Amino acid sequence: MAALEAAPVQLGTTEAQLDNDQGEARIGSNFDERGPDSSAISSFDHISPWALDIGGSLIKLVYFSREDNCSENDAMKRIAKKEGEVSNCSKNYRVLDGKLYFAKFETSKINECLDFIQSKQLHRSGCRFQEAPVNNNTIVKATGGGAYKFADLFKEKLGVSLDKEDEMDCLVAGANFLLKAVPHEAFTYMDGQKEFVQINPNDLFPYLLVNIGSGVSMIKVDGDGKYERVSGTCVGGGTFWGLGRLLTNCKSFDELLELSHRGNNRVIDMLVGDIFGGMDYAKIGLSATAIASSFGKAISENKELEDYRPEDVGRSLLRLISNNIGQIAYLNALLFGFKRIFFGGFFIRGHEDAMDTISVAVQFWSKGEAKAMFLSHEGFLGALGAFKSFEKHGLGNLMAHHLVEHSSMALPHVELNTLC
Ligand SMILES: Nc1ncnc2c1ncn2[C@@H]1O[C@H](COP(=O)(O)OP(=O)(O)OP(=O)(O)O)[C@@H](O)[C@H]1O
Ligand SMILES: CC(C)(CO)[C@@H](O)C(=O)NCCC(=O)O
Repeated sequence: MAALEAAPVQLGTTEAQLDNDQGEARIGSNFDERGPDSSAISSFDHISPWALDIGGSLIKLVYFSREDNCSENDAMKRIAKKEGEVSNCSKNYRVLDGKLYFAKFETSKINECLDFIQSKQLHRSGCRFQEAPVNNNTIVKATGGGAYKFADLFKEKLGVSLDKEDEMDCLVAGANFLLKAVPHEAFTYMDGQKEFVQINPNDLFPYLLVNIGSGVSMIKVDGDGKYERVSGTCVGGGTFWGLGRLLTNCKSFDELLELSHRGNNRVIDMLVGDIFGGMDYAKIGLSATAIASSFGKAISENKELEDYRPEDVGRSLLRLISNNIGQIAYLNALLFGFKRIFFGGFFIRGHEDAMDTISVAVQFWSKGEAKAMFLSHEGFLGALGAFKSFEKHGLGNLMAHHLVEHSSMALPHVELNTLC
């Protein structure tokens, strides 16, 4: 069973140029100069950009698909509407509606990803860049360590060449794009309350981006393409899932999340009150309910792992990992005087306990000065960044202009679909 995320996002795109010299469809840098003609529409069918982020735990796929039922007439009506709306849209623009799809797969089950790509015929519909050698097949943007590790596999099984993009470049590009272009992308989460944060695109920088994947990267972002990876920790999402699996026997990440949600960490964690006879240690600002030592109770009780409920173990583990990341993130923000910290990566998965713990850690250590913020498309930063990097190959308007334009519809949060 492959866990798949595939909530489509509506967006428009400009037509692709048919390069008759090569007798094949190509994306040309001057495609926005061309007027509408029906051959160009059909050529676009064969040019569906897609991009991959192949991480240590998960493969993220972002792909564009033209709306199948978009008739010539509909397309023309939409063009007319867009001409009124978009100031730099030339009269000759053809706008075809389509959707941006998101999907994810476990990296350890990469064959499910390959099957999915084949079932959607994506391997036949990637891009050819103008500078690519003529005998090259489909070329796809790919980031993450797996872009190196699995390049031969993609070539061998699908005939697809992975055009590698740097992982940090992509994370930052994806985050900047989402934060600038998508309303309701960023939100705070505390005590069960989710509040969207209005981001002024002209006042976004600097900020700290904390990407919690298998491991954690902390990136100081000063502008578009201007960043430095200032820290990281190997205690991340992979640690939660790996240790959690061993300690609870959960068979899936979702099961572990669900289980830990029902658990009580106080059964295993040693609290300040456990040490102070139920009292706060007020002088140093620690309440009786604060965790003094994660998993600390387990040392003093004559119990085996089996004597603890997996729910409680999962909850303690989630607290441990989230607290630790929240604290390291805050310390890095402090180092650079940043008040804004955005957390991404698939560890978060919109999971309220993780977000709540991270928020409390940031609030506690910063004495309320800094704020943890989360991203609605947290797990797809790298993949979106890789997708956006098609810009370098003359797909600038397709990626930036129209994604931004359509983002005013607010991208829906990706929902889990299950593909059997
Ligand atoms: N269905 C899932 N299966 C496995 N892990 C999941 C799942 N959903 C969320 N996760 C969590 O997300 C983490 C992976 O996040 P993400 O995809 O952002 O990182 P990655 O790209 O795989 O890792 P890295 O960037 O470190 O190579 C996992 O380690 C786990 O904690
Ligand atoms: C190695 C990467 C960048 C791969 O995505 C990630 O897993 C990570 O940031 N790990 C933490 C490594 C460290 O800085 O200790």
